[in-house]
Amino acid sequence: MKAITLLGSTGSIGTQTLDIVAQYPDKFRIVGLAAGNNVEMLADQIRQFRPSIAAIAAEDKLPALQAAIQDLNPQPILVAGSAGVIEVARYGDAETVVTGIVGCAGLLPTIAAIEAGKDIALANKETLIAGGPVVLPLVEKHGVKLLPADSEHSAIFQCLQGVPQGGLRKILLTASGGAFRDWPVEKLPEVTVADALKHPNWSMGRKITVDSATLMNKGLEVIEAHFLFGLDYDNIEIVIHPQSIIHSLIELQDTSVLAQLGWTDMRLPLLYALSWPDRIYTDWERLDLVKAGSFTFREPDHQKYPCMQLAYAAGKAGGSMPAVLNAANEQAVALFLEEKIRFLDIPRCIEWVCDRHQNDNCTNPSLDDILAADQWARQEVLTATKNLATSPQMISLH
Ligand SMILES: NC(=O)c1ccc[n+]([C@@H]2O[C@H](COP(=O)([O-])OP(=O)(O)OC[C@H]3O[C@@H](n4cnc5c(N)ncnc54)[C@H](OP(=O)(O)O)[C@@H]3O)[C@@H](O)[C@H]2O)c1
Ligand SMILES: C[C@](O)(CO)[C@H](O)COP(=O)(O)O
Ligand SMILES: [Mn+2]
Repeated sequence: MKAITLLGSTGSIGTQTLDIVAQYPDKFRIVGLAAGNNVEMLADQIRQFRPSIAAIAAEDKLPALQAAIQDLNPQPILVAGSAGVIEVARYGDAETVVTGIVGCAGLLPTIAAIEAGKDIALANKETLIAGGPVVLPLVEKHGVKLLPADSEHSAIFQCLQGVPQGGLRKILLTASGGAFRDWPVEKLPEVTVADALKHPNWSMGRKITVDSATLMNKGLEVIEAHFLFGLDYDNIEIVIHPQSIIHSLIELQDTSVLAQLGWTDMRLPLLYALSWPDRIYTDWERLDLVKAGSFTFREPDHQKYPCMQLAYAAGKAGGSMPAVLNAANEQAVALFLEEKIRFLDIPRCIEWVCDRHQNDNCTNPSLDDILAADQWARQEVLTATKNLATSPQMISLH
């Protein structure tokens, strides 16, 4: 039985992971849980899965959590704050830590888990995009496995099983095209948060759903693929595949192309990250190609969606630039979700901040350099958006 710790247990990734654990109680057990501030849901999860330890990041919510489960015997260890989340990440005999925290907030807990010798089932892509230069050497040093749970990277990982070293020539990342894929570009200036949260194919958390709408999710996934699979950026391509049935493809040195297909169900990549190298029988809906219907493909529209090229540029710049891109995006998306900036201000902010980091890019960043770049970028976005109306140079940065 595999012992698992789940970070971000109350979110989309977290609840789907717990669905899997509930379906396979003979294969998985929960050692630790960590959430942000949803104390009610975390209490219910503690009651159902009986972890040894649980954390709530929002320190002021700890008394409510203690009260909500005071009848349980035995009591789990309850901790709070960022330090508490890190304690859960490194705790006990968990073999695998599932990283379902959203954003760069997942970086330090993921590092703690790696340093405690735990394998990582990686859903939290921001951790790798921002922290790749530090995370990958730690994975190597501690001899742990970094198993992709993001659907595209799981697809690539699945296709790579059995491919000899050096056999991989190109990665083709598929993209749904997001909420505005069929909208004319002229309508984008006025889109609302509600519009952006209507993903055509997947049900996900708010931040990643906006990232899918700006295509920054795909840009981030290009960087994620570079770090996970070691290909140059020129050999990582994006193709729009509106049906989201082909979850990505790899081209081999002899031009053969392999793909992984399935319904849009994140439980499958999550399950494989937990079961690898084994395959577990499921009674889930099996793919029916006739029911799935036609598959279509088209070029990404880089004029309509500048975020992809911003991500390629940041990835190629390397160093602390991906951390700056990621943090600027996180801050801009948060402001958009708070209705403080418009949808098209998201790429404008990101380009503005990345441009201002060029001369300060740290080529071999330490963890402290990455954390400093992250904080600087967030503050730059806050500053830039204060003067958005008076910063014409933001518009001319393209
Ligand atoms: N959703 C998907 O299908 C999907 C697919 C591929 C990759 N991913 C990646 O997986 C990650 C999570 O995405 P999601 O869609 O599951 O997000 P989500 O639904 O917004 O859930 C985020 C989770 O993180 C918790 N959290 C937030 N800040 C935290 C902090 N500082 N410390 C501890 N926990 C914190 C939240 O807790 P509370 O809710 O209790 O505040 C929640 O449990 C993201 O990096 C995303 O890119 C998601
Ligand atoms: C589900 C998913 O893997 C989240 O990253 C997928 O990438 C989302 O769809 P999109 O192609 O980015 O719109
Ligand atoms: Mn994805």
